[in-house]
Amino acid sequence: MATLLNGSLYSGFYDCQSFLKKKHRTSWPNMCSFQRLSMAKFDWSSISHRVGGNLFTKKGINVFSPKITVPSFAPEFLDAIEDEYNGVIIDPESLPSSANAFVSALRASLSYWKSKGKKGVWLKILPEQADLVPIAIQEGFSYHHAERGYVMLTHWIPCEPCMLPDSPSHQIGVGGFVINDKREVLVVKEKCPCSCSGVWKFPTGYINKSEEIFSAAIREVKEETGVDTIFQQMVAFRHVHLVAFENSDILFVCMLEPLSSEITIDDKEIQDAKWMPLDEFVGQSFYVDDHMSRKVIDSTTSSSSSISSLKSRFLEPSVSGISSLRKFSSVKFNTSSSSGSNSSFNSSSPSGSPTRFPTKSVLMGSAGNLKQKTVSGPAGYVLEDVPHLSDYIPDLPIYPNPLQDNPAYSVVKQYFVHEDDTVPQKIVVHKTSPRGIHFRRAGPRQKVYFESDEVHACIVTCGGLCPGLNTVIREIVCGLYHMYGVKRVLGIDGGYRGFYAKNTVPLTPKVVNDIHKRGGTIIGTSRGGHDKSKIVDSIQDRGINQVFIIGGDGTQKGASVIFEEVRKRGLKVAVAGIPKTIDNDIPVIDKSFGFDSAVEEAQRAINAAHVEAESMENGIGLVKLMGRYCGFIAMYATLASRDVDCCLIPESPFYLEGTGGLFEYIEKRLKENGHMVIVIAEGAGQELLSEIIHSTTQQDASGNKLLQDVGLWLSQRIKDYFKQRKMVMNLKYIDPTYMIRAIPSNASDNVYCTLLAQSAVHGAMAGYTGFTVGLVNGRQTYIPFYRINEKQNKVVITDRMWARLLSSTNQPSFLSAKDVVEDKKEEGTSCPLLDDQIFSEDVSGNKKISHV
Ligand SMILES: Nc1ncnc2c1ncn2[C@@H]1O[C@H](COP(=O)(O)OP(=O)(O)OP(=O)(O)O)[C@@H](O)[C@H]1O
Ligand SMILES: O=P(O)(O)OC[C@H]1O[C@](O)(CO)[C@@H](O)[C@@H]1O
Ligand SMILES: [Mg+2]
Repeated sequence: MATLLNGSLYSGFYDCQSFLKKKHRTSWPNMCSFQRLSMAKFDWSSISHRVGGNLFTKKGINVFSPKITVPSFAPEFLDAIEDEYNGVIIDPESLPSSANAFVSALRASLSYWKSKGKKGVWLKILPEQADLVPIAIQEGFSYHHAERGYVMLTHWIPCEPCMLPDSPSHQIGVGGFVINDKREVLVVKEKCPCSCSGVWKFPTGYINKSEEIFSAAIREVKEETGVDTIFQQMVAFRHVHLVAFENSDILFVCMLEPLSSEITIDDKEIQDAKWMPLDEFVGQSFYVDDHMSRKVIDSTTSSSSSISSLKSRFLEPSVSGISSLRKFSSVKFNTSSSSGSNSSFNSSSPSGSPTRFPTKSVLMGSAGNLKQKTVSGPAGYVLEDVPHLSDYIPDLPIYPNPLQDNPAYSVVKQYFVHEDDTVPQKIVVHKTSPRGIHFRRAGPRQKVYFESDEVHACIVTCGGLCPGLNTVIREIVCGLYHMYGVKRVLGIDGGYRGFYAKNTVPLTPKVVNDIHKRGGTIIGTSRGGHDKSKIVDSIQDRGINQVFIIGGDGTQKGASVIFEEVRKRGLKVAVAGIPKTIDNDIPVIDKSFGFDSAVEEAQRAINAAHVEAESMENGIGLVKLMGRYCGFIAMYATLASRDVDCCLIPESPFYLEGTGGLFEYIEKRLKENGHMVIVIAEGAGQELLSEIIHSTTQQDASGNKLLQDVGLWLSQRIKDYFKQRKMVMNLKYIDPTYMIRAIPSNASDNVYCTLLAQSAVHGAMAGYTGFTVGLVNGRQTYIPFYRINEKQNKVVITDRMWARLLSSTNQPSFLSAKDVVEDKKEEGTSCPLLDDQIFSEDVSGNKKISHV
């Protein structure tokens, strides 16, 4: 439904914001992904008309007068990265400090980029480099925009109309509409001399750099009034033009639910703040004149008692009440969001031509789908909180935690976790970094939301096997029993489908006593069979009120769907996930349980491969390890072993033949060492196999891609290669994959599993739900499902860890053969990789180069 809003109400917000100028604007440009540019293979003859055709000599700043067009030797190139649009972003930190060196490097670089078909060039100049501005202008650059710390210049290389976007055109404001159960609105009177002076308005301000809109609204309310809130719904926005510095302005109004009521004003900006009866608020003469504003306020507030019925409103300001100088337009606001999905807004240039404005994702919560509870604090602090049963069930009884009478804990100081304890997601920070995202610390709470007798828990394990499954089952059962006196725990047989298609298994401390010494899962597992309605029907029919779901990324997605359905039905059922997988592909957490054990067990296979290889002439030991989409086990097993000469993972494509290929490397290692060990993750090189074996799109019951056996394929290819070369070679292929994941967990995983299980139990007893328990920076935390499910964890080959592996094995980094051939054609001569660069390809096959 679209509601029109007369701009006069919001013009008041605008005036106050511009007067105070207290908040930063959003950052820009914000290019999405970059690739470092290599110029090592650049043919200097292509720029001879500028620099005299001298051959490029690496390193050493070449200083000569900008008037001299033919330097005595080749200048340095400017360090730059590619943007997604075939453009170039120059690294400001690496600009030569002398004018001569800058001009020659700039000219050389522009010629090179031109020869490579590059288009837009972005040049950021810092205050201490201001002398370079006139030079850049002389070389064809224009001003783009400036911020306190830099001026941005741009240059469009092609002889065609410039497609670079204009400078940022909008500032973004937020308003927090906070209304309490007494239908009082939280209002402030700002210290400003503008037209809205003296008006009680809701708190507003500008969003900070990289801040989510809803977090900004929460922060503004907190800063101005001291009241804590949570985000409920985006209710409105308005768009005006020709505001500050002729920019346009968008203000988003968020409905927030108060978590506290006491007001502490920020007396630098605010004269006064109070809870004001809604009628009085709307009745202010400032608003009365504007019936459309009232309509919006009325519809917003009347909906506040039944937020689930809220639909986002589309606002378009009218001209009345706002300076006639301002022009108006409307923007699209897309709030259609499937479970936990993002809404986004886009803008297009006035001419309708495509622009490159980054699309800003706005995570939105709304009743009826995944609701994100986010609380902001000072200095960019954000708590990504987990749902609680009391969020959707009113008046739940609370009980003292039975642990307080437990002799084991009575001596522990501060045994109960403080409600305000949170754990930061990022612990490497700079002096000026915002505090960033935090998660709720896991552990026992002083109050619980279940009585011991009332609890009827169940446990289910899903997906592939993993060391430690039985330990987690054991510790959930024992934790519930011994810590909370819970006697009724059911095992769901055979994964998700067991909820509706199989019998359940009663689990008691006696039944689970010894199971941690066994691999596998005593309650069975499966893939597929996730039927939301049948599962929640079964939970309801059996009277289950705590569900512990142990599994990998697929399982956690399934758990999120169950949680949503439970909440939709308004059931008092806590849903807790425990992250399992040897693949370690679950994001946010330090690692999943079972991963350590898998890495350790892999050592046995690698050792065997090494012994076999060492004992024969030109022996090769090839070990395949699991890792469908990511190579963590292979990478860590390689780093742990030191016997591995080459590690191949899905994230780092490789090739076999030609210069820099695997065969060349194997031959070299055999000549140097007489033997070698190769570790390959099962998901590596699948694209090479599908070129030969017909590509298969087969999936397992959960929808995971079924893989070809890369180990067998690679063994055969290596054998064929040496046969053709008439060289002696003995290859032994070891596939220990299922043996690895079937073992019981090792000591460290056993401890980890125990803590995860206990944390999950504490969380469910405390009424938290919709969370995965996990270790974040060494601390047990509760993480909302949406955060766990938003992506898959992968080895980042441009991170230090992969570089460490490469330097430990000394293996090549596999710049693709195609690239080498193309480069040869272009240059007529081959050029070795620079020592400090890693080459790889991204998913689209683009060459990526990173410095290590
Ligand atoms: N998007 C999804 N929505 C609902 N259920 C899902 C989803 N993805 C997977 N599941 C269910 O979760 C269960 C486990 O998924 P999957 O087989 O992918 O294993 P996993 O949990 O990822 O573990 P692993 O990868 O370590 O074997 C299956 O029963 C599957 O049907
Ligand atoms: O053969 P299954 O049981 O489907 O499982 C194989 C997959 O399970 C995992 O162990 C975990 O996802 C993967 O590494 C592997 O590809
Ligand atoms: Mg998985």
